[in-house]
Amino acid sequence: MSTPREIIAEPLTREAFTRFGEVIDTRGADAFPINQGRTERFHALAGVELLGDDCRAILSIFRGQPLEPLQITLMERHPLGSQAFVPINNQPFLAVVAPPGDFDESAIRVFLVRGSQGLNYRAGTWHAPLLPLFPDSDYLVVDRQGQGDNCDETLLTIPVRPILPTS
Ligand SMILES: NC(=O)N[C@@H](O)C(=O)O
Ligand code: NI
Repeated sequence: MSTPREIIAEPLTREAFTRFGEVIDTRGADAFPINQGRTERFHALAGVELLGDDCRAILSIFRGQPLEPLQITLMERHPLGSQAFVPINNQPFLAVVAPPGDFDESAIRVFLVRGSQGLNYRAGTWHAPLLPLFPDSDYLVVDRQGQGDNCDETLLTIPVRPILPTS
């Protein structure tokens, strides 16, 4: 197998992630008061995409384990719907992504998603399956259930080794 390509994880920001989807984070988001002022609504941080017929949005919980060794050899995309991951027990994870469309291995980027952040992969965004950094990491997942093939996979010609920032 080829020598892995090391990619340093970037902080997840709305600006940096915009080609791949949306960031679900109260930081930097507008809110308005509801429930007689007892609640702040951080409204519409992301949208659920559902393409094709006979489908619905579903909510699941993924309990993930770290990939060891941390080396990416496969990526996937969901052409018929978005897929959101929101930490339930504040556990960070990695988002290894490439833009929608024909898979461009050279365009792979790695983001470090803090435990206080979630994300929503746009329909068609290439990503590695869930990559928690700690055992028994739970995530609320919002994605599509329905007809049609909603998971394309591709193997990398050169494995990617995400590098966590030192600071
Ligand atoms: N297979 C599945 O439901 N999960 C993947 O899509 C993933 O991105 O983790
Ligand atoms: Ni997925």
